[in-house]
Amino acid sequence: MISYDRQAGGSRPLPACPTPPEQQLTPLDTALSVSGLRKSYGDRQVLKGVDFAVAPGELVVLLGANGSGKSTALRCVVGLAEADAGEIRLAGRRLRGLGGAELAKARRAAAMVFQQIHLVRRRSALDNVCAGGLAGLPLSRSLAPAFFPRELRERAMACLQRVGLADRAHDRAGSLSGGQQQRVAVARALCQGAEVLLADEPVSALDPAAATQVMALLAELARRDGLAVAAVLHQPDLAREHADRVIGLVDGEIRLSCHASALSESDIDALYQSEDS
Ligand SMILES: Nc1ncnc2c1ncn2[C@@H]1O[C@H](COP(=O)(O)OP(=O)(O)OP(=O)(O)O)[C@@H](O)[C@H]1O
Repeated sequence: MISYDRQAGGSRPLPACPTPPEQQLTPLDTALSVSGLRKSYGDRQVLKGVDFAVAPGELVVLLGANGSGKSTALRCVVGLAEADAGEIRLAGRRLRGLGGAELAKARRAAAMVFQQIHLVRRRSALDNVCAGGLAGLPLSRSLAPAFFPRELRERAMACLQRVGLADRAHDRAGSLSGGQQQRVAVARALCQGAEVLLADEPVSALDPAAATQVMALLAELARRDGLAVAAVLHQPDLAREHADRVIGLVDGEIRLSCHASALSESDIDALYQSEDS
């Protein structure tokens, strides 16, 4: 598996890759739509007006060199970074103008998993998944099994079943392999009831077999369960194998949007070698 991990800098333009008509999604088609997204840190413009959309049932992979803005785009969707400008719609709801509990509720339509898996290692897989269904409670309470109603435990068990780990429900999360822990994190996102699943380098810490298994799970959650899934990857081969579409960022701008199967070696070189040219 080839993994690209180089820093983006200059911006050799990629060959034009127009979005095919069937991919020109309207906000009504989409579970997630982002338009005109801008974000700066200090005087560094990290996102320069990014537009993309993800429909229910599709897996979209974001590719691009280190620092191109992929994570920031996803983090703006879930509120881990605050956008300076632009519009985000989640499950048909425009986030702009919402605040407080309404905004938190609208944002619960999206859940995010990370390279660093963030499970409570000493708790069971099931308790960790239950925590996903308790959004809004303080962590200390949400991790106290006494607060988990039976319905929640049943829902969490169904989510573990969905990711193929029902038989490990009562094992400590810390005793599971990295790939299994990532699948527990996905189950926790499912237990939240999210329609949009965002994954930031979900397989970067996994061996090739576990990486393939996690990507196959994400694709299945899109195609079989109808989730809208967006994943940041550094492995174009995995994108080709599992994604429906690929979006490529260079220096805070989208320079590529195409069917995953149409992703060419020259596209990949242009995304990752822009600094060297
Ligand atoms: N909290 C922050 N404060 C300051 N700068 C930040 C912050 N978060 C990200 N950046 C900067 O924003 C730019 C884009 O970062 P981002 O993590 O979105 O890139 P990326 O494409 O996901 O990269 P990578 O593949 O390395 O994860 C980088 O230059 C990064 O240093």
